[in-house]
Amino acid sequence: MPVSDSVSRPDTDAASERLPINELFASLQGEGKLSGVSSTFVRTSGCNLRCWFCDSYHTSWEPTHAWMSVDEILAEVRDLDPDHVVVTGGEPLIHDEVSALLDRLADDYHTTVETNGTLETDAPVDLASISPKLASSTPTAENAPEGSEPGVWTEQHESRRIDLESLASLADHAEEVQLKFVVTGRDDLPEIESLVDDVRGVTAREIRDTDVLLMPEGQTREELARTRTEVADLAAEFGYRYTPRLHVDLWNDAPET
Ligand SMILES: C[S@@+](CC[C@H](N)C(=O)[O-])C[C@H]1O[C@@H](n2cnc3c(N)ncnc32)[C@H](O)[C@@H]1O
Ligand SMILES: Nc1nc2[nH]cc(C(=O)O)c2c(=O)[nH]1
Ligand code: SF4
Ligand SMILES: [Mg+2]
Repeated sequence: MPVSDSVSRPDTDAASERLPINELFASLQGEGKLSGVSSTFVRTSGCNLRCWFCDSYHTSWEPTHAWMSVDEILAEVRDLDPDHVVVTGGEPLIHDEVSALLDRLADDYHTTVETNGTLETDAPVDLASISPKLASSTPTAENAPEGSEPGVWTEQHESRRIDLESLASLADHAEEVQLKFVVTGRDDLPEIESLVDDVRGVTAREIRDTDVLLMPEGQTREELARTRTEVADLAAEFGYRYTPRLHVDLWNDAPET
């Protein structure tokens, strides 16, 4: 499948109401302010960025999926128990149909949207879980996973990864916000501090230091074991919040966890 930020659509009218869904499962929220909360995850396919460390790159870059209608998704969400629903990806906000899903979830569920912060939505969102991508996320010829065409994507990723207008709109609009940075080491902190300042300058919402989360980079237990103590120490030093990756500690990189 070509590497693309869109996902080729089945050629039917009904498909316009459908979303490419890579996984739909119940687990514990592993990241952020709601870590440990029983949640249903709806993972859409396709992404407009190409972080070299992406823990979902098969979803994002070589999308495999079922095209599900919003009704079908809601039926599966109902069948699973949790009343918290996490809409993630890939980048969920590249799909217009995510708005319809969020509209329909709003009355009965607490919704979290996991987003890279480069796109906006008018749909109701309880927690905008925004993970702006730092310079250290940019793929190079050395670190890009196979199939990601780093030559093309280095430039596109760099030019797309921060969009202050979208960050402001997401922060203004959601009931609650967290800025959740993937941290690879101390060198990331100056960029985080300057970006948090920039976001504070463009949103009407108060962004407290406790809304800024440092999350260690790592797709596996072994990788996390190498990064988490340094990142926890950095959170303590800079006065930000640390978030674990509970699901990686518990289930490593198993699918549907
Ligand atoms: C797969 S992304 C999907 C949502 C959206 N595209 C985004 O990046 O926020 C879900 C979360 O996993 C984080 N993530 C992805 N790969 C990671 C890694 N190797 N280590 C730590 N966090 C990672 C992202 O930053 C984001 O917070
Ligand atoms: N358990 C669990 N928690 C998560 N929080 C955010 C996730 C994501 O991939 O967006 C995720 C995930 O994939 N699994
Ligand atoms: S923005 Fe999210 S889904 Fe897209 S490549 Fe980066 S981590 Fe993966
Ligand atoms: Mg994940």
